[in-house]
Formats: sequence, structure tokens, C-alpha cells
Amino acid sequence: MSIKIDNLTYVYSQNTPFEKKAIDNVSLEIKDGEFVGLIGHTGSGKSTLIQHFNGLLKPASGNVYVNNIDIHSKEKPLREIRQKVGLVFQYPEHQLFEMSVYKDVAFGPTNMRLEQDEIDKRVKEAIGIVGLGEETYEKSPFELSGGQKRRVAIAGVLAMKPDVLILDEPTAGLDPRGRDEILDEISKLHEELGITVILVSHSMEDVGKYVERIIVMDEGKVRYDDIPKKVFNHIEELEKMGLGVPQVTYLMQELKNKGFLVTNEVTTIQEAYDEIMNAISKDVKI
Ligand SMILES: Nc1ncnc2c1ncn2[C@@H]1O[C@H](COP(=O)(O)OP(=O)(O)OP(=O)(O)O)[C@@H](O)[C@H]1O
Repeated sequence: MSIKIDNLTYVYSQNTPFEKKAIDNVSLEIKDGEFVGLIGHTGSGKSTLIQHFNGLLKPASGNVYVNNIDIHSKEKPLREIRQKVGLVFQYPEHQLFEMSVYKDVAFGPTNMRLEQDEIDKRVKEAIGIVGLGEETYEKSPFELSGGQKRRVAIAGVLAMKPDVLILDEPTAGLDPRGRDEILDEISKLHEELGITVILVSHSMEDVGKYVERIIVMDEGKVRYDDIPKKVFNHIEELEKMGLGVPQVTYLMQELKNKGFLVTNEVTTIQEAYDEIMNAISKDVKI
């Protein structure tokens, strides 16, 4: 499922003293099956933008197309779009409210009025996909760790079988281990289910090594939209926007500044190592 937005502008509290243009004439397209990182400093407009992708917000001007259909045209029911474009909000575990993990995950598919067999199938599948076992079915979500609760919340969206999964800061508040586990799981999910995944974050370090494309937002506009390595090349500009780049990019930049013939277009330690070894093998200064 593809998402396309055309000259989208969104203004909060329009025509009041608190008027704020949160999205400023943005156009972009996310193709079916892509794994995209949407990165920006706090307040850059990321959350506002993604709420347009499933019709939760309506643009002040511009259009939103899902599979080439204008979602605000009269014939397209928004309800169907919201099932197909699944949005996992920041701290989604705050929205867990059922007595058991099983019931919580079943909430979405039950509202879709599916047969009970289908609901059970989806719930079990979704809980398995996020890496939780059967022993969690009857547990209260509140007995679980922060990372586990978040998995339950993600399973609840997956059980609706979305074609696009959007996760707003899925690692917020987790420790480094929980962070890596969730990101590994999301990455696996993209590979195995082949669905479009949009990962919203303010951290290049977290997202850079997983996604295939990064869209950088600043003050409601898209500043960069490219493969991670190319985006990381703009170290100074990103720092001005309050964003960093992965540590390995800084290391390579430092070597480059000192005259070593290496590129800073790396995203992982392995790539940095290969680049350095390559420079050594060519007998250049390093
Ligand atoms: N309900 C609202 N009313 C008025 N202004 C808002 C509202 N929600 C967001 N804004 C403003 O719109 C701009 C974009 O906010 P948004 O939440 O989209 O940014 P963000 O990049 O997602 O930030 P964060 O990373 O902190 O979630 C900010 O200046 C914010 O203060």
C-alpha cells in the first residue's frame, strides 16, 4: 500500500492568536513495502504529518492519497483506511486497558466484527510476531515490563492486519536493550510480512541502521529525503537542526578531516571497519 501527499499544509488553532503552521507545503511518496525512518527534532512536525497518513487529521490544504485514492474524497470510507494504515502512538502502552493481554490484542479485530475463529487466529499470530509467548495470554498487561507492554500494544495494531504500520517513537523510554529488541523485532516484521513500515524517531543512531530511506523534517518542512548514508553526509546541517548522526559517522568524518582517504557515508561499525581496511589495503594514509 502506498501513501502520497501533495502540497500538504496543516495549521493548529487556525485564525486564533495561537495559530501554528505545523506542516508547511510538504509533498512526498512512500511506496508499497518501503521501510522508512521519519526523523526530526521535537516539534518538527513528525506526529502531525503521520496523523494525515490515516486520515486522523485533515489537511488545511493539499491532498493525501492511499493507493492513489484521495482519502478525503467522499467515496472513500476513512474507517477502512484506518484499519489498513495502522498507527502506534507514542507510549502506546498507556492505552492498554483490558484485563488480559489476549483481550487487549483482540480489541481491534473484535471491533472489525470478524468471526471469533478469525479473531483468535489473528490474536495468536500477532502475539507471536511481537515475540511474546502463550504464557502471556492471560496475564494482565500491567504485570509486564515496559518493553513487553509495548509489544502488546504493537500486537493490537498488527492483529488488524494493516498494510502500513506507522510507529511513533517506538523506543521512547526503553533501556538500550529494550530499544534494540523492539527495533530488531520491527525490522523482522518488515522483512517477514513485507508491509510498509514508517518509523518515527528523533534519533539517527537508532533508526539509521535499520531503514532503507530517511526523511528529515525541520520546522514543518522536509529537509532531506534519501538513503541513510547520503543523509548522514550533512553532519553540520543536521546538527543545526538539533539532530546528531551515528557515532561511526562522526568517527569517519574525523578521519576524513585529518586527511585519511575514507568516506563518512557509513551507517554501521562493520561498514566503518571495511572502509578503513580498504584504505589500508590501498596503502593510503591511515
Ligand atoms: N494540539 C496542538 N495544538 C497546537 N499546536 C500543536 C498541537 N500539537 C502540536 N502542535 C505544534 O505543532 C508543531 C509540530 O508538533 P508535532 O507534535 O507534530 O512535532 P513532533 O516532531 O512530532 O514532536 P515530538 O517529537 O515532540 O513528538 C509544534 O510546534 C507543536 O508545538
